[in-house]
Amino acid sequence: MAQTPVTEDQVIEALRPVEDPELHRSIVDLGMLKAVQIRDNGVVGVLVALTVPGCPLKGEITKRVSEAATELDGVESIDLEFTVMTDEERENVRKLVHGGGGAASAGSNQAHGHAEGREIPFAKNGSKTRPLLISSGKGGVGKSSVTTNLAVALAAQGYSVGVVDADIYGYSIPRMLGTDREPVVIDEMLVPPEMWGVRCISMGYFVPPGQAVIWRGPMLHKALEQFLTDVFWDEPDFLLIDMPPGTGDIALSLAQYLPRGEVFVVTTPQPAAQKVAAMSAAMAEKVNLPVRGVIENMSWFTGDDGKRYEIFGSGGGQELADEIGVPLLGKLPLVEALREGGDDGKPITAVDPESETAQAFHEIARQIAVDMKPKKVYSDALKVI
Ligand SMILES: Nc1ncnc2c1ncn2[C@@H]1O[C@H](COP(=O)(O)OP(=O)(O)OP(=O)(O)O)[C@@H](O)[C@H]1O
Repeated sequence: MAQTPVTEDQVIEALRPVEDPELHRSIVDLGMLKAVQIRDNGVVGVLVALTVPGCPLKGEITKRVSEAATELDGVESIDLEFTVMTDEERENVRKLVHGGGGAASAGSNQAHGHAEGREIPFAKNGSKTRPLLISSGKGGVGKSSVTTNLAVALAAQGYSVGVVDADIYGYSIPRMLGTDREPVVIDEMLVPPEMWGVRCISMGYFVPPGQAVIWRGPMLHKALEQFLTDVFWDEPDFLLIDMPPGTGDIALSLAQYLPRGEVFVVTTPQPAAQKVAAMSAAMAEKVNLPVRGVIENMSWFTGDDGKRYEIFGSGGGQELADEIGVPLLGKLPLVEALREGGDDGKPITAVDPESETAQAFHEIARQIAVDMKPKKVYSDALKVI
């Protein structure tokens, strides 16, 4: 007996759960599914509009659409064609996922130092995102490595995670995460590239390779503000900020942009590093941000003989934690695989999750996500009158 042919509506419903890999929304709801045509012999013609020409994830979209359509009884194969959205369609997508108000529209966030543009969503009461500011007193202690691996650990534990590489003079997160693809721009909304479940935006994407950032202060501040407003973060559970080293101007304005931020200080075990790191804790206090914990990096090296060597001394992390009155969340060993993974875009926490180092990152992530979860949930809707 001949099978009843599928209908266009059935194909559309079968494709509804297919998400755009970057926007994490249904391609049907986004208006990307332009046409479905039932042809002979179980062939279905499908026309999909990409948000931008040369969309880097066209291959992934093809795979998802094909799999979902051919799961339907009566569909043998699909004939998939692509087109590109018009400016108006892109504007609709941006409004749908990122809300109204374009990048240049008037905003209401004067309290945070800027009178135009969108509000910083993470500054609002009721935002579900916890901004984690990863800071250190000086460069080279492994702040970016810690930010990257902590983000990967949180994502692996099921949280949605974004990273802002605010270390604008020494941006390294895209290389460490392996997100070397540029952000896609949809109607002035930046869609951050994603790797290992972590979305990332960095000044590195806006500087030609081999060149230094020579922007003046106000432009840097503007850029950072845009990283918080014009990027489609989609309300992640955690937004990690790789802070620039030290207690400079940029660190100060970031602290103002993120009044709900929680500061975590990375240090090495030697007392000198600990004194410098204490300054960054003092800065956090000055701008009224709580320091929530200390993370000690490069704590020991395990030799071929199986013995632990404390190359950079010991005790610095604990002393700093005691001095500020916060917990020492963990100690991370000095391991070649961590450096190599950082150089190749393969964070140790993602590629070797059972290793001692990855486990240490997981334990730090767990303490932050579970033990330090805010108890009281503020609701905008509830007011005492
Ligand atoms: N635990 C570790 N074991 C081995 N190598 C490490 C470890 N932590 C960091 N590194 C390496 O040390 C170097 C500096 O680390 P990283 O860039 O993370 O530091 P940073 O504090 O962010 O520095 P900067 O502020 O200069 O960007 C990198 O090459 C990194 O791979």
